[in-house]
Amino acid sequence: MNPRDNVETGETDCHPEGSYVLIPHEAPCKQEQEKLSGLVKNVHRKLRRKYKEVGDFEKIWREHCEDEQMLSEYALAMKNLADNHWTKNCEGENRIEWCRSVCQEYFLQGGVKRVLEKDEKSAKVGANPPAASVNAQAHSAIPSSISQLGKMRLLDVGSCFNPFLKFDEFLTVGIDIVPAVESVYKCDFLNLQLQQPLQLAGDAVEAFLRQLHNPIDALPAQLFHVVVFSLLLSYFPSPYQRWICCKKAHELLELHGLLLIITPDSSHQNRHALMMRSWRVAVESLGFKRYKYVKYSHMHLIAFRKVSLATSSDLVSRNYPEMLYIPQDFNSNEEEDCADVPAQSRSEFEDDQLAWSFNELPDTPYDSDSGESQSSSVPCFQELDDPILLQS
Ligand SMILES: C[S@@+](CC[C@H](N)C(=O)[O-])C[C@H]1O[C@@H](n2cnc3c(N)ncnc32)[C@H](O)[C@@H]1O
Repeated sequence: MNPRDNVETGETDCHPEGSYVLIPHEAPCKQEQEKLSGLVKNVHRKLRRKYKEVGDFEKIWREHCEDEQMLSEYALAMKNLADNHWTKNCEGENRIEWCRSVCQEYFLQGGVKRVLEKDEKSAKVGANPPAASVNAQAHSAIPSSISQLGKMRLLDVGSCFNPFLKFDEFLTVGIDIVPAVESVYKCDFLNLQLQQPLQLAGDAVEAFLRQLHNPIDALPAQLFHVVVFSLLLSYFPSPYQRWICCKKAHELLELHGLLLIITPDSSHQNRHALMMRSWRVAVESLGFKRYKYVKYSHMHLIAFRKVSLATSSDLVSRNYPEMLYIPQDFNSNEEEDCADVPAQSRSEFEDDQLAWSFNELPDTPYDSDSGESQSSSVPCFQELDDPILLQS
């Protein structure tokens, strides 16, 4: 044992840079974490590989969902990582806090009113007519819907271990193809049926949500104030499934509701700025407007607000679903998951799209409504495949 390790406190004396020595109980812990994250990553890889080989996503997805043993091991591994390896203040934990603080600021501290007033002002000077005209009509409905808000109704898709359940301000509905805890409902979001909106007062909607039955196959539209996709979209091997999810989120949200997307990426803030720009255009085409954006060392965190009931997507002239790409869609070598899209594997469309994006790309990602640029102070670490899994 290294004499400088303090076994009692678990602390290690300062070592000069480069000669860091693991404290005795840290090595097995790290090994365990690597084992768990390896298990999770293998499930993602297997799905992507099968999709690339076979191409028929419906068939592959059915088989994937039927592999109960693999999926329950996956769910347990994710829960174990969350319970035992993502310590307080690590990004794994902070992403949940970020979602919470964006919702609090927006719904409870007047953020929604502020952006609507701003939209109205810009509508008057003709700067932003389409979204603003909808907002102007809806404006009178907002304060009552917000002030009467008992709890923020939050749908956590791919919830796994229900990380939002601990917050009192949310009425959380966690759904997952394989729940890791009892409080999460079994539901395949890709195949979730949407029904007519409930025409009920807020407390009756809450009552409805409190007595949902397991598994969930269908939900009424416009039911939630918040939809969360935390590390969900990168699970899917094709942009089309990501698109379906965003479209469903739009339908499930009330007007002015928030879609929160967290997606892994360890590279420097600007490295995948084109990809983020592309996501933004695709998601906004569905009737959203970007509200907040922040880059942590290992992930992008984006909040979109629903600004219109109708979607404006013109799928004929622009292939919006394809715009929800991730680097893994193009990489044949899974070990290079975090590398940028290699030029030779881009289609003509993607080349056009990237060229086009260059023209409109802001220098740094920014907060659409405040105009602020946001980035985390957390330093960038080396790139890893799904590196959040190895965070602690
Ligand atoms: C990487 S985990 C993220 C878990 C959690 N949201 C978090 O941030 O730690 C992705 C989760 O999405 C779930 N999932 C994947 N496809 C889904 C679908 N179509 N419907 C519901 N859940 C899905 C997986 O089972 C898995 O639990």
